[in-house]
Amino acid sequence: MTDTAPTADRPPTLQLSGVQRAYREGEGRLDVLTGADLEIGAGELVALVAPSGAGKSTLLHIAGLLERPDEGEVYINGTACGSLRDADRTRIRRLDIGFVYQFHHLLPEFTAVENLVLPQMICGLGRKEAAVRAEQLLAYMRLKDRGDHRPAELSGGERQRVAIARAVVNAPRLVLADEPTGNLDPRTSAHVFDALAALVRATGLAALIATHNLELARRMDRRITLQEGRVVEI
Ligand SMILES: Nc1ncnc2c1ncn2[C@@H]1O[C@H](COP(=O)(O)OP(=O)(O)OP(=O)(O)O)[C@@H](O)[C@H]1O
Repeated sequence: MTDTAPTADRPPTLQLSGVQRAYREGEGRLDVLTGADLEIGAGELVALVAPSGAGKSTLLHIAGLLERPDEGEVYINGTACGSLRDADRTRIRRLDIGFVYQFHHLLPEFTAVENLVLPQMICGLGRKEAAVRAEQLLAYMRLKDRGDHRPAELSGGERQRVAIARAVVNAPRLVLADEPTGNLDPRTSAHVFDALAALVRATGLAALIATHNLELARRMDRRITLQEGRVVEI
């Protein structure tokens, strides 16, 4: 057992228990998740590798409280989220979960620093304090001299590093990433992944990263896949 493994008094950062999700498909239904169980502890970096259409995004959306499962439960830091009101789910999502997508989704009219200041102000921080944290994180991501650049003035890899910094700027406990390096060349992918992995190691975050990149998957702590709607360790 590692020192970050969940214990009775320290629940896993993310736990899925018997999660089911089906979509309507014409007259029938498509069972995407059929009883998915998963635990990820603090400081763990887990790769989710599965074929297109297997349900990776669905799993990430449910884990990130963006969607509700049809059956089963999602626990974030031990809190059962199924019966919570939408407002409480939103609060947990804002404070405890960071998202990284294949495309950066940075606000194009704002600089890198401003893209990191805004989410902190939404969570109640003052602008000055938020700017200090933004500058620190950008320096950590080796983007110290890019703070006043807008997304269009950054390279693809730099944009993704800003997007990762934004995902963790409010010090969440869990990061969920859907193909975070999917549109980058292999070398840039490796750099962006290194930055994310260093953050996870340094801060004790838990991270679940959907990727088709087997090279990156091999460098994570664990690899899981989806088989007929269930989570299977590879
Ligand atoms: N809102 C929806 N309504 C109906 N079907 C959906 C919906 N969202 C996803 N699906 C279907 O559910 C299945 C799983 O989709 P999902 O996006 O989770 O897969 P994925 O593993 O992330 O795929 P990819 O690697 O291509 O992104 C697919 O067959 C998809 O067409």
